Amino acid sequence: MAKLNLVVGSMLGAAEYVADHVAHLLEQAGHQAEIHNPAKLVEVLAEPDAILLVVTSTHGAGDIPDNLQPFAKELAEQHPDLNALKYGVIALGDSSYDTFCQGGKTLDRLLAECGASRIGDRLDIDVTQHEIPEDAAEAWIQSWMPLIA
Ligand SMILES: Cc1cc2nc3c(=O)[nH]c(=O)nc-3n(C[C@H](O)[C@H](O)[C@H](O)COP(=O)(O)O)c2cc1C
Repeated sequence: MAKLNLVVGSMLGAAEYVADHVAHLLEQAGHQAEIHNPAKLVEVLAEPDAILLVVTSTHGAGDIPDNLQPFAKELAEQHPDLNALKYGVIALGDSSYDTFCQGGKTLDRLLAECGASRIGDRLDIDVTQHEIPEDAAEAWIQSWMPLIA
């Protein structure tokens, strides 16, 4: 069973609800899930064997939510060696924006640039198509969990 650190980026609460729901499903399956909100890079670096799961929306014009900006800034500036780190990304966004799910895409890129390895595909949830984003996340996590077993 795995330890997962869920790093949350949310302004209005939707991504927080998704993270809570996913953490619950992970725990039901026997994994250990810890939510970091606001996330601190030092806490994630302290557990290199844990899997990082980013759950973030997008705000402004493709921006990372305020509560996740310090984490992203630290990643970009410190560029830590994350070769041993595995991660997944659940992004929430609205497809009417050109910058659809850009917050999740940016975190995905920053982690990959530091050498971390993504497990499976990123989930981009279009909130215009999924009235309850937790449902889309639930379907995804059920197919993602076998990859971390
Ligand atoms: C002011 C504002 C700006 C937004 N900008 C984007 C954007 O650039 N790209 C995108 O995909 N979604 C954008 N969205 C949609 C949000 O990401 C979406 O509503 C999400 O569910 C909000 O999640 P949260 O409640 O966790 O903050 C924006 C929403 C608002 C209110």
